Amino acid sequence: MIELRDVSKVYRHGGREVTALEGVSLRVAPGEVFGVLGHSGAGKSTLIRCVNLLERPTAGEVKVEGRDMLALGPRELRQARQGIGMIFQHFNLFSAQTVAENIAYPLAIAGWPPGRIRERVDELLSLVDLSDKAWAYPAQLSGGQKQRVGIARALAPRPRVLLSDEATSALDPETTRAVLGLLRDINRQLGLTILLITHQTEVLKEICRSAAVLERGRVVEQGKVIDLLALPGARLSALCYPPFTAGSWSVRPGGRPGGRLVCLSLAGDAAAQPVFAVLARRFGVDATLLEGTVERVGGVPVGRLLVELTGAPDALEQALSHLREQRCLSEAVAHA
Ligand SMILES: Nc1ncnc2c1ncn2[C@@H]1O[C@H](COP(=O)(O)OP(=O)(O)OP(=O)(O)O)[C@@H](O)[C@H]1O
Repeated sequence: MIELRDVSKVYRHGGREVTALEGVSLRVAPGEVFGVLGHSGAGKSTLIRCVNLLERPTAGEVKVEGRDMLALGPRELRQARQGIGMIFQHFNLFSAQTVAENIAYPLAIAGWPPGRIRERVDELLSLVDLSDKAWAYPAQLSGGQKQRVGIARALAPRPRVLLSDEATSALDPETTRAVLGLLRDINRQLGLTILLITHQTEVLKEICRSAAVLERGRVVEQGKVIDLLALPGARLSALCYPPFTAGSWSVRPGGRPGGRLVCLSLAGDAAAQPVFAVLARRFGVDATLLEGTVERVGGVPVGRLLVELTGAPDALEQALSHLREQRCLSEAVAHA
């Protein structure tokens, strides 16, 4: 489990101050994959580096697996870090060492006997499907393979927590999916708690159960990914889905006068309902689909649709109330 409470970080250089984090609180439940999404400069790297104290917060509290990180002395901190693995955007492998040596490195530092190191390295090579690359050097590997070495090295001392600093940002989409699949498997098999930072919304949708949105050093939204995607007006939803081209639709040729353009957010049960049929049968309102996507997030269908509703004015109002009650109406865009 990871808990940050009111964490702030101010960088000071020669009389200049940069506030990278301000009053950040978040809680990552045991065994959860939690993503922090934010634009460049939002403070994501600073935040994740405050968890294992690669950066020391200026104020606040950091707890990992119940341990108050800021209260630890240098030796205890070194020990605590053994329980917190970390992977990086540019892999951070030692170029002059083989894959096996890279993976063995944290174990040698921790003083494991050579026999146990060999056994553990073999186990990890098999876990990340790189047994045939044990004696290769990083330069001889693809980006995806390098990141799998990074993951094996991070997992070597059997940490309970894994930090991922933009681990898939340097990879192509297909390799990204493969690495995310590996992280998901590891999370499930080992019950590892994973905190990742990313600017890629696909990463959140692909593997995170919960997420926080970071803007200018502050957490502006936090919750279950599926809930935030379904929540009308949520920042995460706005970041994940491009805005509709409502303006061009409002003068849609053939659009009936009095029709209403509305934006629907559907997730889980709501997405599984025959929404359009209900509007037609119960209210006599027709819905024409103009734009939208439906995809599966964490195995749950999530849709965001722009539709034109047409019908008698009273019927339209009733249909809109119904959609509001069902928490499907994300915004009433315009009159057609
Ligand atoms: N060592 C440092 N010294 C001074 N300022 C820093 C330092 N590291 C980061 N900053 C500043 O803190 C702010 C947050 O930076 P940070 O790297 O945490 O953001 P980020 O969201 O990870 O950005 P990116 O996605 O571009 O890596 C930025 O204004 C940055 O310039």
